[in-house]
Amino acid sequence: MTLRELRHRARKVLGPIPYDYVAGGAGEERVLADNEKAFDRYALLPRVLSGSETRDTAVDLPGARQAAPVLVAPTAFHRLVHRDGERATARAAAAEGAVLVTGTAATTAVLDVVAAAREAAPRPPVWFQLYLHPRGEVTRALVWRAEDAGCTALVVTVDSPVFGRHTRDLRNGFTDLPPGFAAENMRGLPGAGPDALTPIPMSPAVRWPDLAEAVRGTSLPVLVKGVLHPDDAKLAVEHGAAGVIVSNHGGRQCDAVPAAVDCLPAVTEAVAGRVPVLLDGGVRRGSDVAVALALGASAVGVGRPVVWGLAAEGETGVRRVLATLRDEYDHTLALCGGRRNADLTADMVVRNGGAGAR
Ligand SMILES: Cc1cc2nc3c(=O)[nH]c(=O)nc-3n(C[C@H](O)[C@H](O)[C@H](O)COP(=O)(O)O)c2cc1C
Ligand SMILES: CCCCCCC(=O)C(=O)O
Repeated sequence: MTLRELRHRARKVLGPIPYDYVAGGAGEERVLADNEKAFDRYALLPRVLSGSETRDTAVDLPGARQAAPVLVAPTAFHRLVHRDGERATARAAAAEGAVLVTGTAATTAVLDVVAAAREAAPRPPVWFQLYLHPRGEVTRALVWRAEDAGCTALVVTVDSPVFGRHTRDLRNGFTDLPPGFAAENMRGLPGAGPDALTPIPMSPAVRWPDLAEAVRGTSLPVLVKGVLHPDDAKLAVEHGAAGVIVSNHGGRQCDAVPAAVDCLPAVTEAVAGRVPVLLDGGVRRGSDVAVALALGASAVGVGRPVVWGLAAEGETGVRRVLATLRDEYDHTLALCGGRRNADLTADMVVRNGGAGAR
């Protein structure tokens, strides 16, 4: 089953409201569409007679060694699409040797997510995504929860000073989680009762010093997610980021930004190898992974495909998505004459004029 077929199966098993929540983007969904189309504008220029029968696709990332350069990007509310929710995603990612980025908006507490991952691997790489809270003690409590659970890195999402206008959700009246579902990591935080939920923070009052404070307050590496401008990539490194994730939130925030992959070369140049640069948005094929690596990414994140796998087939579906991307990527690496990820270099990517529909 291809990733495209998994999406169709997910559509059949999900009701229209959760399907639209996952599939949709902001505004007219220009950026959502362009993230995928942008990969069609690049072509790979293989090298020949330089390959190997055995290839090494492993990658070292902050707090994680992965079998392949593909990780699970943070996506909210997995129990909305499958009864096993984040636990199934965690077991699948751990079994496939991939980083799972769980986060603030998970419908399963981080402690339980890491415990589920440990059912599949002894030391699974789980990262925790958070939005900085204007009240530092709330951020600190979330960070402490992630550390205590055994997460090996933090991901601070910086592209959401306000929540994006998700057109489909507004049309569907989907503004709250249904009864029985909650962002469990937001329960019992400072300033709220032991069982009360603090709203997920998205605040334009959050600034660079708040990031620096979060970095100082943890021994974990902190990656900054949602960077598009090269000068912000430089600022992130200057404020202590251990990695920069080029991302437009899967087209769910500002509907007038470039495709994520188009921002990658300038960010890579600005970061100049000081920390790893990662990318998410529109990655659907192994060749997309190869293009991103050639343009400077150390690894890529996948969002929606993982949720489609989870919805369609639970843990097995998530494993299928990760294994498919890993195998396709390895195959592409071989076709490009590469032995290891670093063999994919910027000279091996050309603009192809935009042909090709998916
Ligand atoms: C349903 C859904 C929920 C998401 N929730 C979060 C979130 O809670 N935190 C976050 O930083 N990004 C979130 N994202 C963005 C993803 O981390 C990622 O940037 C995006 O999905 C990548 O694009 P792709 O779906 O084309 O792979 C979400 C994306 C989707 C589709
Ligand atoms: C107000 C709750 C929002 C949770 C974050 C989910 C998210 O980032 C998304 O894109 O959806």
